[in-house]
Amino acid sequence: MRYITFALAKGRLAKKTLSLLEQIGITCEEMKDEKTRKLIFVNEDLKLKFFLSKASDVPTYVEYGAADIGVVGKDTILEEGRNLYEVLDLGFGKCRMCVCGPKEAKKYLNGSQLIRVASKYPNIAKEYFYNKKLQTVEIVKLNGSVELAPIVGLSEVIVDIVETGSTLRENGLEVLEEICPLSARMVVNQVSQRMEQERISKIVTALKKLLDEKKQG
Ligand SMILES: Nc1ncnc2c1ncn2[C@@H]1O[C@H](COP(=O)(O)OP(=O)(O)OP(=O)(O)O)[C@@H](O)[C@H]1O
Ligand SMILES: O=P(O)(O)OC[C@H]1O[C@H](OP(=O)(O)OP(=O)(O)O)[C@H](O)[C@@H]1O
Repeated sequence: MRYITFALAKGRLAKKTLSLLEQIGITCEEMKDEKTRKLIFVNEDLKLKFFLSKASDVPTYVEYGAADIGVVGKDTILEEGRNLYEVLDLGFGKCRMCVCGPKEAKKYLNGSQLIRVASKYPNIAKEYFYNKKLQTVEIVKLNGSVELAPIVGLSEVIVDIVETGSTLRENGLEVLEEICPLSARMVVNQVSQRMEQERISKIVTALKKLLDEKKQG
């Protein structure tokens, strides 16, 4: 039997992903060792392979079929725009993609003045402002601590993830507009979905059942 390969986003989402998989009997003990430098893990009994990669690379591995299944945030799926099937909302890693800035910056969001928008998510930002028909924006790509940009005068507003809102509050910024809700999703390679339909469906169905039970309980 062929192996089914999982690409999992490392970082914030990894622990919960492994825990959910474990609850449906998909285990990979070796992977839980945070000190390991090993990159790929095999469960011989279940004929499964697993690897952790940078979140933004998960959709790439899945589109190319290097992984059959991926688990990654909706933000990354939207930003990467890869060809894949999104099959399940896993319900954790919940947060929101928002336009944020100082209160006074709200006026720019319906005006015609040229503004800069800093973001780790330039594609999401570009699409949002395009759909809003606000074309007087210049998107500036940053790689982290995006809240700094309006504080130091790099941009008027930012497009970023908001979870508790603490980062915004502590820096005198606020949510000006909400773009969309986010959470961790399961994605599947389009060919694998057909070729391994039975095995993949079994996994998705088991996860759905588990998530439904959790919701009710
Ligand atoms: N408060 C939050 N901040 C950022 N991401 C969050 C938050 N809450 C949930 N998430 C989810 O977790 C994912 C980010 O995980 P993590 O911060 O580990 O990776 P990353 O920021 O993409 O990686 P890197 O720091 O290497 O750029 C996001 O893609 C999002 O879906
Ligand atoms: O609403 P909060 O609960 O404060 O969470 C949101 C913050 O967390 C994320 O940053 P992260 O910690 O991933 O660091 P980064 O800014 O370097 O990406 C995100 O980019 C926000 O800055």
